[in-house]
Amino acid sequence: MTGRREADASLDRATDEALALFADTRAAAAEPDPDPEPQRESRGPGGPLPFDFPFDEDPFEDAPAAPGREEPPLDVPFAGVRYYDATGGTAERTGDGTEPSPGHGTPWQAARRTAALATAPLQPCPRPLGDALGHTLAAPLTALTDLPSFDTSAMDGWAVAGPGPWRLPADGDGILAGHAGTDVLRDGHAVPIATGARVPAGATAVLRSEYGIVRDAGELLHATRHITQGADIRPRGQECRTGDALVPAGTLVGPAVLGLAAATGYDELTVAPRPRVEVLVLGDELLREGLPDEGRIRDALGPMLGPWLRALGAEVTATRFLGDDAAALRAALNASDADLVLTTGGTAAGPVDHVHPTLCELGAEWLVDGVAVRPGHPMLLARYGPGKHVVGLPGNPLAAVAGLLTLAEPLLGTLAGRGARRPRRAVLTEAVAGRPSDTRLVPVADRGEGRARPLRFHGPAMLRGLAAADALAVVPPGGAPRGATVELLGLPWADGASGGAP
Ligand SMILES: Nc1nc2c(c(=O)[nH]1)N[C@H]1C(S)=C(S)[C@@H](COP(=O)(O)OP(=O)(O)OC[C@H]3O[C@@H](n4cnc5c(N)ncnc54)[C@H](O)[C@@H]3O)O[C@H]1N2
Ligand code: MOO
Repeated sequence: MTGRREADASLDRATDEALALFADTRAAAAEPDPDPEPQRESRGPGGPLPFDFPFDEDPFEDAPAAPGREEPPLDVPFAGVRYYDATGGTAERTGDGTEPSPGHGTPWQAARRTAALATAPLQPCPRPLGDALGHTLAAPLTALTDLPSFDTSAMDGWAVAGPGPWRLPADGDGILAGHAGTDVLRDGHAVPIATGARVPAGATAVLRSEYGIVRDAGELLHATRHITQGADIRPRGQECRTGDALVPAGTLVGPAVLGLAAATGYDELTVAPRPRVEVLVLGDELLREGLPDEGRIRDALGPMLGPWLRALGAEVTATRFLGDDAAALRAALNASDADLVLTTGGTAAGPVDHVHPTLCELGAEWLVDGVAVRPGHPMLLARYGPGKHVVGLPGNPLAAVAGLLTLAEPLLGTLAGRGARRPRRAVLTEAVAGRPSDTRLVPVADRGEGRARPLRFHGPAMLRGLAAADALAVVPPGGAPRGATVELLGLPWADGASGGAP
């Protein structure tokens, strides 16, 4: 497809920019960072609330290293993994400790920019109106006709010409919506008219039915209140003239855009195709039904990512469950023709974490390999062929959401020809503790009037806070005091209705 070829060409340009940015951000992130998981007392059934991290406490900070034991480095090297060094060059990770420290990863804002620059918009195509919902307008919506396209009665009543009283037609016939009255209304005359009907030439106003009274055996219409010239007539072109720009390119087609497009005469829209996304869920421990049991847990990401991706304007072509099988992962990546593959889990350094080694075997280019954000720091973005991108989401569910919003959303936005999200800000109702070098993404509830309340249960493996949230607050390195203004990443379905959030 020509579009794909064009996309690939500008993708190369985008890659250069992205890699330069990546190199810069790598240079900025050289200090080693221990990453202890919190060691908290767990409480059994019937005990108090399950353990939680208060929102002003960083769940990553409260686990001191065991006495006399050195904390592990943040990013454990893998044999043979290619990475971009601080100068933008590449090297092999040998795992023998001789490679430069990868540090904390790309700063969060830079990671989002890198993801947005990693690709180019897909080739626009026409779509019937009925199939255009959720796509992005690739061309501005311009009016194909005046709206209204004729002088229209805004009320049920009478079209009147000149000052009253007015003489009514002897046959009592009126003008209904959809019926074109052709006779010119002469001064001193009136004709019954329905809302939405075309106002006859010569009419100077519409008199609402509740403001008129018919006397003299139905012959004469009197107004019970003064009406002004043009009253209750919607003049042709009041909303737009033919050729007016109604909605800019890059707008997500929602129901209102569909309605407006139909009103002005469109049968199809030129839209960017929905980016096609394939989800690969990794992990032998995952169950797809029933209760967690014997060390096995329910897959929380399969059910969450599909709808979330669709809400971001993507088409989910498949969700595959691959277990911890490197060969299956490699085969699935090779076989995929999606614009973006999302993997979940397997991004870290465990014995069955196959994402890095597999991508290395496939000769992938690393665009982002770790981000200075909590949760979600092992997230990654790589390209393993022309137009073939993979975003690796960490397995911890809230960390996976952080990866989705940090890397997948900007990339999907670019593929779909949408600009960056409109920044939204709010004032924190409580302080949020920070980390020296990492951004934090914290679920918050909209408290109205631009205030956001940080929610509890925001640990990386938890979804309880997120389920009650309207947005994720972007808390900069160092944390944010109560009253600080922070950026919010809205959740696609949230409308500020989190009244009962904990
Ligand atoms: N030595 C190190 N270990 C870890 C590091 C590190 O820097 N050094 N980072 C930790 C952080 S932070 C995260 S996050 C995780 C990321 O791990 P993976 O992406 O490799 O994910 P897994 O190990 O496969 O799983 C992590 C966790 O999440 C659960 N999980 C996985 N998939 C699902 C799913 N679909 N639904 C629900 N839960 C899922 C899995 O059972 C694990 O509990 O690595 C840390 N380790
Ligand atoms: O703690 Mo990990 O940062 O992604 O959840």
